[in-house]
Amino acid sequence: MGIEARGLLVVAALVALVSVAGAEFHASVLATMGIYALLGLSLVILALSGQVSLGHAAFMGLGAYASALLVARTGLHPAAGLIAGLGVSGAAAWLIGSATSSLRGHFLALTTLAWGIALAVCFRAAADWTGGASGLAGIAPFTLFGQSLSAPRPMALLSWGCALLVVFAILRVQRSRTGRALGAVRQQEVMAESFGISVSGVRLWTFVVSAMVAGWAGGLYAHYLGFISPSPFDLSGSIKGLMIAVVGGELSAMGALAGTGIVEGLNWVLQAVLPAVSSTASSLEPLFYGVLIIAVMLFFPEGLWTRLDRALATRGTRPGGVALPSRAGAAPGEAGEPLLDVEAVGVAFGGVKALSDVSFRLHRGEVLGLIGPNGAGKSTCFDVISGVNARHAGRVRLRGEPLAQARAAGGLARSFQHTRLLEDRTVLDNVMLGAFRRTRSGVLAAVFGRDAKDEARVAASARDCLARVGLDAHAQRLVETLSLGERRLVEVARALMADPEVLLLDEPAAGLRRADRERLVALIRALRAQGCTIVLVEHDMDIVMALATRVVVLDRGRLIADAAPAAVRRDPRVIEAYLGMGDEAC
Ligand SMILES: Nc1ncnc2c1ncn2[C@@H]1O[C@H](COP(=O)(O)OP(=O)(O)OP(=O)(O)O)[C@@H](O)[C@H]1O
Repeated sequence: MGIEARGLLVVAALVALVSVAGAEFHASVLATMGIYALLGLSLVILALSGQVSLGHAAFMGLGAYASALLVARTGLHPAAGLIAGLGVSGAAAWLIGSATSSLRGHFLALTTLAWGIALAVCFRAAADWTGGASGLAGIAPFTLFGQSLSAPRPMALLSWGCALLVVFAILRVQRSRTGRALGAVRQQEVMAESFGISVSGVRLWTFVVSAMVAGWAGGLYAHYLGFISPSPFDLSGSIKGLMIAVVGGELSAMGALAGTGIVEGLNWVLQAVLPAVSSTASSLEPLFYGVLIIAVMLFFPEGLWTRLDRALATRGTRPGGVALPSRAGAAPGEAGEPLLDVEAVGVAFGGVKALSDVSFRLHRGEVLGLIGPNGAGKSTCFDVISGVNARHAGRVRLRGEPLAQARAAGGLARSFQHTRLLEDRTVLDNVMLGAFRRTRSGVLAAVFGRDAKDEARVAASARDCLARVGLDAHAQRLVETLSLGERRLVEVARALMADPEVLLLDEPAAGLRRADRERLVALIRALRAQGCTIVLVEHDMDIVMALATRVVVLDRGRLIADAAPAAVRRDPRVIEAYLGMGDEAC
């Protein structure tokens, strides 16, 4: 049993003990903690996709007001109000997220602050509905079979039951195909897109789900206390939620529970101790929270639970299964047939023409070397072929299909000049990401454990790909412990996992030691022998001449040669382009 599962059981047992056998006061503290644990968890969900919100308590407020108002005005059961609150929070998040999904970093953080404040102002301004600053009283309690669930003991069980379910769901999703996609969106957006993950879609849907969890917390809060006012849902509420998430570890569901215990526990202690010290000491409360945050940021920047988890965790192995079916096996093509057509491609960056009227054709089974002096346009050309740069003149087609369509079908996969891996994941997980387009299991399948068969097949295929690049013994290592050479091989294995028709390798030998270069050359030879079609951008001419079956040379954005390696080596235009580097350069 993993540390998270054990932690989950311990928390469940403690909650049950205090709720059933503890004092009424302790149960009431626990009930509020469960509600704030949900707010913290909503921010963890958001953080998993690399987003942060400084206004999330506003969604909690939307859930609270929507549920309270619906029940008060229609007489519906509070459970219906809770679901309505969930919907209102989700819908508001969808609207806001659609408008702000292209923002990043501090621009996004400032936007979340702005709409958080705006919604809190609305709660105050719509006094006819919300009671304004005086709040809304007399909110109906939860009842089930005539029994109130809004008393402290049942509410502690209910709120923590919800929180533990959300933790369980997050833990399941993190280990799934969706979890790998979230990691890719958070850490490597360009890589995520290149493997068919919609960065904007993932960010928007995590924002919506996160707001719904916050809205659910708000609904519980309203029906538990029977009274709501705008103040818990303003900036201070959002900061409290953030503290809960950050103290435990913003990327860890169990961390949010630990954060809740620490932040709410501190709150409880301060409220008991400070008034006893002096009548004005209560105003110093924020100071203690500030000290807590600074201490955590200094000594445990990844969060307290995450530190513990790293120290104690054992990485579970993935179950085996039958490998995924191969595209090549389903529809083998003829060696030598035209595969990729680059037709009159042009790219301009302002006044700089990075590519002008570049055309060439790639045939199945070839290793095409794409070379040229610095600034020749190789990377730009590579970005066009791999679909990273879609704003270009001319056309690129794979087997006659437009590139966008071919990419959606997984026809191309690439490695990156500067490796783009998920540092906190294992080698196997990183390679499994390459199969994103080849399976369909989503969030619900992960939560209900219906993705086990798919995951086993993806893991089996990933092991095959790791064996092809000679890294099968390193499957369970964390990527952050690998050498540069090993990282490049992981990238190749991940690209192979996409089962592409064309493999694009961007300067795979850059920065490698001699032994690693030799290993890489052997690997590319072996891949070619297995029928892979490869485009190779590389500065190391020995490697290009040893591996390429044909070489395309660019100079100042123009194609100056397209021939066999030996002919390119003698071509006067190529020698002139490399003038200053000597004949040995090419
Ligand atoms: N995003 C960009 N904005 C402006 N100019 C760019 C951009 N990307 C590339 N360029 C310019 O386009 C030209 C081609 O650049 P590119 O990086 O494709 O060349 P390269 O052959 O890959 O060079 P190197 O071998 O040094 O990586 C260069 O003049 C470069 O300065």
